[in-house]
Amino acid sequence: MPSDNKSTLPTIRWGIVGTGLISSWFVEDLTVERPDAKAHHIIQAIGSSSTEKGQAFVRKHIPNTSPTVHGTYEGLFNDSDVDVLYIGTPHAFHKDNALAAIASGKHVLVEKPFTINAKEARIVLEAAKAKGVFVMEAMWTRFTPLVKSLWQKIFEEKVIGDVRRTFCDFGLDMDFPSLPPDSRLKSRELGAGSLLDIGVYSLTWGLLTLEGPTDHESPMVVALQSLVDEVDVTTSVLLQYPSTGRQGILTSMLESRTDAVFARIEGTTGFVTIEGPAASAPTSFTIYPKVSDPISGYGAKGETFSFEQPGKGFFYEADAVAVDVAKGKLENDVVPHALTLRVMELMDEIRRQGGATFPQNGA
Ligand SMILES: NC(=O)C1=CN([C@@H]2O[C@H](COP(=O)(O)OP(=O)(O)OC[C@H]3O[C@@H](n4cnc5c(N)ncnc54)[C@H](OP(=O)(O)O)[C@@H]3O)[C@@H](O)[C@H]2O)C=CC1
Ligand SMILES: O=C1OC[C@@H](O)[C@H](O)[C@H]1O
Repeated sequence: MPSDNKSTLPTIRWGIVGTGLISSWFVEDLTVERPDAKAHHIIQAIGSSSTEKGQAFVRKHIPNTSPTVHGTYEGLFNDSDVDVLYIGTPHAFHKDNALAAIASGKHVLVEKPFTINAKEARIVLEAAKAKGVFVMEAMWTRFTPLVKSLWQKIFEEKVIGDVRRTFCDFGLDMDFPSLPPDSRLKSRELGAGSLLDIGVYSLTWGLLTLEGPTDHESPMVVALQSLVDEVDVTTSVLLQYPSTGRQGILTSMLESRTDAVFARIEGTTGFVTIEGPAASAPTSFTIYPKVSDPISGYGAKGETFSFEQPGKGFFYEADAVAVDVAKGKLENDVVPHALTLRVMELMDEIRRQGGATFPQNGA
């Protein structure tokens, strides 16, 4: 990786695999000017199903950059000027795209869900280890300053006492019945359903707030899924941690939108709500202390902590990748391989109970 002459920040050259929605958000964020940037990001190359599509993507989303545009993914994988590949394709292709990237000796950031199931995740993680390259699941929400601050309030300052229960919902009003059959939310071949796409965030908030930064006991799981053609339109998960009794009620659905308050963490001396346009993109949290009279205390005002930023916030995870790669690390401390595997195993168990299936399940 070249060093940045302008500063001491590490410089990283990205290759973008796929030119859909998330790749557009990711590259736009990489070009945002930030005083607190931890790395210098260069969008070195784009890989798309066609050169024309790749060029249109550059014109529309990053007009002030001049990446190499490859009309095949192979061209991008073989581009020796690229340090890290960002995989922004539908879930079902994450495994093969990541394996091809790893085989080419590149470091890899793979969109969530990391793969379709835990079996695939193990294959990718082992391949990266064998090749000696960095790999990470792009669970970007975990890298936001909001999460760090929330952890400090809850687990260090103990502002709500001991955590007892977390609710989190991620719902999108996708008019599921009218989605075309090749929509990645409807097509089983592309990894359809609410759980893998957005339920993974509800689970993430459950683990973040019920386990905190250090506790990683495996919870018991009870799950229900409402299926249409074996695809989960709605998923509801209950978690319970054996040693503490803490519970999570974690849900996702593709037919109705969640309110701005998408999560609530309850403790022995108060509760916290988390707000934002979606559970993937938190913008504030509000702490409500316990009131002595539960009736007159109803409607009491909480203290809100807001987190403003330019862009969407994908640069936090991108900075983390750049810093780790510059240090020669092969995995990240915030989203380590073991966490990714644990989330994939949890989602396997949820689908085992709920019934959603994929061709790749091998089931
Ligand atoms: N972190 C976040 O906030 C978000 C993450 N995501 C994740 O990103 C991934 C992609 O989602 P999204 O961007 O919404 O998807 P899109 O459908 O918008 O884009 C996917 C891109 O992947 C490429 N692709 C390769 N093979 C196929 C195929 N058979 N069918 C369709 N596209 C294909 C195409 O790019 P090309 O033609 O250029 O090769 C396409 O544009 C998903 O895994 C999703 O979970 C999505 C949205 C938000
Ligand atoms: O990760 C995601 O977050 C935002 C949603 O709109 C999108 O469908 C999902 O993939």
